[in-house]
Amino acid sequence: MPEDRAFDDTGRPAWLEPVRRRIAGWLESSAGADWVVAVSGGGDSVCLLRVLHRLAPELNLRLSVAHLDHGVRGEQARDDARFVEDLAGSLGLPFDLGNWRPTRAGHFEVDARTARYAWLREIAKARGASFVAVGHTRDDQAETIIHRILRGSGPRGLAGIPPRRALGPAVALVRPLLDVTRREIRDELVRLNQTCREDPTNDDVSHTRARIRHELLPRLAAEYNPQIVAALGRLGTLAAAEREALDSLIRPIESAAVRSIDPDRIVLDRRALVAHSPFVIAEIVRRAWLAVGWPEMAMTAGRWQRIAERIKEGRPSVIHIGEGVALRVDADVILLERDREPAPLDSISPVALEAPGAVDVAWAGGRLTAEIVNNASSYDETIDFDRVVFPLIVRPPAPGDLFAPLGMSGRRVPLRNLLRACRVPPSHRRAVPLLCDQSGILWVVPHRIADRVKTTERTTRRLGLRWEQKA
Ligand SMILES: Nc1ncnc2c1ncn2[C@@H]1O[C@H](COP(=O)(O)OP(=O)(O)OP(=O)(O)O)[C@@H](O)[C@H]1O
Repeated sequence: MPEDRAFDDTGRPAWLEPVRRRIAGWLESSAGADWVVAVSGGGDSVCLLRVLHRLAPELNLRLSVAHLDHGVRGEQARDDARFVEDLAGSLGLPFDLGNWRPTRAGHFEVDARTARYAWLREIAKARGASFVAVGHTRDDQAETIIHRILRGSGPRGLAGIPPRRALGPAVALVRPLLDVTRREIRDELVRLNQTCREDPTNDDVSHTRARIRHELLPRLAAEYNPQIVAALGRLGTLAAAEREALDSLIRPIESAAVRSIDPDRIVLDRRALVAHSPFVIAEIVRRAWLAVGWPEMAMTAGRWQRIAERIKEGRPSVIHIGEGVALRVDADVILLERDREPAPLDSISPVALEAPGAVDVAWAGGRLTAEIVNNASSYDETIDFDRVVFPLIVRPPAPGDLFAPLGMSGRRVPLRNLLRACRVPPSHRRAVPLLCDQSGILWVVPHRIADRVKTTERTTRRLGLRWEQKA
């Protein structure tokens, strides 16, 4: 039994009242009280259903239950679905069952999650529900935050899983149990004498997520801080609150600075920006960028920072900043424009970089720097120097090029798919510079580095990579 909070004097678990208050708060800002409860059959979502069912009369909730059969593990999946259907029936609640089957290998988790949320959105629409509830817990929150830290997240990622977000035009996705620990949930299930179905893949320690759950967090709790899960939960809440506060402070500066936002260009007033820190300027440019819908994939923290510095300097200049966007600084007018000119295609031939340094790549219209990092200079990317063999070659794409991008566990994909995903216009694809060593492509400039050269905790020397597009 958790030592810090157990049961109140009516025998209800002490966490139930904060959960009830949180739900009541959500109901105040919503017209409807119809809820779809997403139940996998696992302990967390089964407990969520029992809690919502218990609170339904006093909060006037109308519940239905939804389960998506992912088809994994055959009979097991059918048993999960039957279990959830029976549970819904025993509580007298309507039940929706969906079926989904993977269409490509190797992406099960991501595809299943996307399919699940899309299906839940449809079910909510069909049932006229304003809320879809899922069973994430405080432990899920802690695992997510740790996972993001390990992957090099910025402060935005520390906000972790939000308790509420939009799932569709009039539907909110909510997580009522986000402040309840998995242990408290297990205790409640025992108290209710409620069975559940467990997913064995949650315990498969070949998945990073399961290793964080079963190895890293228990070790941190045993050796460093017994309250680590609560501490990370608090960090998530504080980071989200800070984010919100920052957004509201930035909004007035943003309204003064943004003159217009069109599909191909953003116009900003430099005078409204220049007194602010590069961080604030970068944030405003970034928000405008996202409002236009330009892709963010190639936009590293270093790039946002460089844009902010150019704006602050105010020197008339044009730079190409990635994703086919040019930044023009001209007196007090800042223009970000999607570049539609095709790259020059004649005399495209490889250029060598014999040792760390810089090289002009005329056919791509820019200069590539690859140097050992020994101070805080800004780079687009840093990679592990000891995993790279000089001389490096900068060459254009060749038919059949394969590439294993960062974050895809070494899986190789056709380069043309990556260029398409990075929204490189077809007219530019023949002249995208590829930085290579003898083992293949290590940087698709300026979009993605290869997984094999990423820096890790074992990295001792870093190679900083920078691409400067000339006007
Ligand atoms: N097959 C399913 N049918 C209905 N709801 C589900 C199903 N699988 C998961 N859920 C809902 O989603 C919640 C989170 O599940 P889980 O942690 O397995 O998902 P995840 O892939 O980690 O998702 P997320 O990215 O949202 O964390 C569950 O508590 C449950 O409410």
